[in-house]
Amino acid sequence: MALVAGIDSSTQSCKVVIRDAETGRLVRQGRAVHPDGTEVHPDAWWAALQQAIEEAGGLDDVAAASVAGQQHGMVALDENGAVVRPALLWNDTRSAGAAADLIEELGGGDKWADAVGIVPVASFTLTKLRWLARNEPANAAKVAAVCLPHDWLTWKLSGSTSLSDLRTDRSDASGTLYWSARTNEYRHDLLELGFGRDLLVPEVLGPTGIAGHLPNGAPLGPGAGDNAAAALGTGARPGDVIVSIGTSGTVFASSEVAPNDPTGTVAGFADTTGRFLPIVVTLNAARVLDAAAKLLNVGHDELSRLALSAPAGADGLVLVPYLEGERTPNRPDATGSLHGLTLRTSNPAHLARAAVEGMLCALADGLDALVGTGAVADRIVLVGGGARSEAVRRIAPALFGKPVVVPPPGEYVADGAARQAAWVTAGGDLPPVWSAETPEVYEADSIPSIREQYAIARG
Ligand SMILES: Nc1ncnc2c1ncn2[C@@H]1O[C@H](COP(=O)(O)OP(=O)(O)O)[C@@H](O)[C@H]1O
Ligand SMILES: O=C(CO)[C@@H](O)[C@H](O)COP(=O)(O)O
Repeated sequence: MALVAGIDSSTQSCKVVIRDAETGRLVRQGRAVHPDGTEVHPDAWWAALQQAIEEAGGLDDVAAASVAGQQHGMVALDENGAVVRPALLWNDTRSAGAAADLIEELGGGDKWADAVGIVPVASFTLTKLRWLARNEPANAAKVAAVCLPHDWLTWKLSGSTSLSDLRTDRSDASGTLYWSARTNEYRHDLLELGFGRDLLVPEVLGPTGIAGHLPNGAPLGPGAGDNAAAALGTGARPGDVIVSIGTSGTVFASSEVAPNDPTGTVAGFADTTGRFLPIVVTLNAARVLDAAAKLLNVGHDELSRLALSAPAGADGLVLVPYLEGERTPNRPDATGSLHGLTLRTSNPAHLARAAVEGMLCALADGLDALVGTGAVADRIVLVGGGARSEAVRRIAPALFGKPVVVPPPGEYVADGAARQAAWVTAGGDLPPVWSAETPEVYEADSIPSIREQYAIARG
């Protein structure tokens, strides 16, 4: 039995799954936490990866491995391959001003959408490079190459220290602002515009390209951004829109067509198969539930029970959940707010309900935008840590207006990476077909009034 490894180096933790390459059966797994904060030294990811690999029984017996990870983080390397400063993560909003400047300098959001399929917001890598050039010129002067979290971990696993061995894949390259998913080419002119000079960037591999080898000689796949890997891991089919409730909230689908949204609401990323991955991303998702649970001094199960005990719409109590600023809509300096507080709504159950509804309403806005650019949404596939909440699962269909399919709790990003690794070993035009466990399906009548009261509160 050949085994493959899939890795998800996500915002809050690192997860490793070892699966049977032919059937997809889970054989072993491991997990380790990442430090908190929006600025993290990549060495912390490497340490967590080692721990998760050890917990998963090691990689000595795998035939291939792939790394997926949180997107956009700026990993700046000097000419010797050393990390210049801690990485600025996708949810670090200090480069919001740089994003606005870049839009103006190129002549508008439509110019960026035409050039690279996405419009600058603080999340994207090039805005972070601009911030570095403006605010830390001594560090900026040392930078020889820039890569993303999954590229760096793949490179470290390969044991190389040569910058020329850096590799990435289409899905993650498409979130940098200096690579176009439509033309499959780097835009070194835009990298220069943002940073002030050109940099060495990883070679972009196709779906089954080989990024290096593990010490046992097994190939390392190209890897992926975490959302593209989740699309592969869930085995999403046409008509499925995936909603992931992790640190970020994401709403996306695979598409034959590269979207071109000049407002930037829908980003035109690439997927792992040679196609596209139109996506809407919010900064506030599972941690809104974490924050509500903390405020109420309860665990997630009790938060869910409380939310389900309050009436739909929480009698007008609305939480606008911009706890870390927000990316969609682009309000990097926003804070969260509670609307409709009365004596009747001032209790734990109403607050719990408002937290779940507010977080989901922001994602339902994202679904509308995605459908507005042509995506077909027959059903929603709900994944990520937040999907473990029963309240989220039961309230979601009323706000999305679609049936919500919830696969068994699992690590779908790491699973997507494992399936990519199996594809690397098997070859061919399509990834191997793995059997999936039967998902739960949640249905409910749509309740437009909840979205209407949310729309008024968020303005
Ligand atoms: N039962 C639950 N209900 C709500 N949230 C949960 C539950 N279990 C885990 N979470 C939250 O899910 C998040 C982790 O999800 P995950 O998808 O792994 O995030 P990421 O990929 O961003 O690291 C954490 O914020 C965690 O508190
Ligand atoms: O910024 C994005 C996508 O554009 C995020 O989706 C990150 O990729 C982080 O993912 P999670 O850690 O929240 O899963």
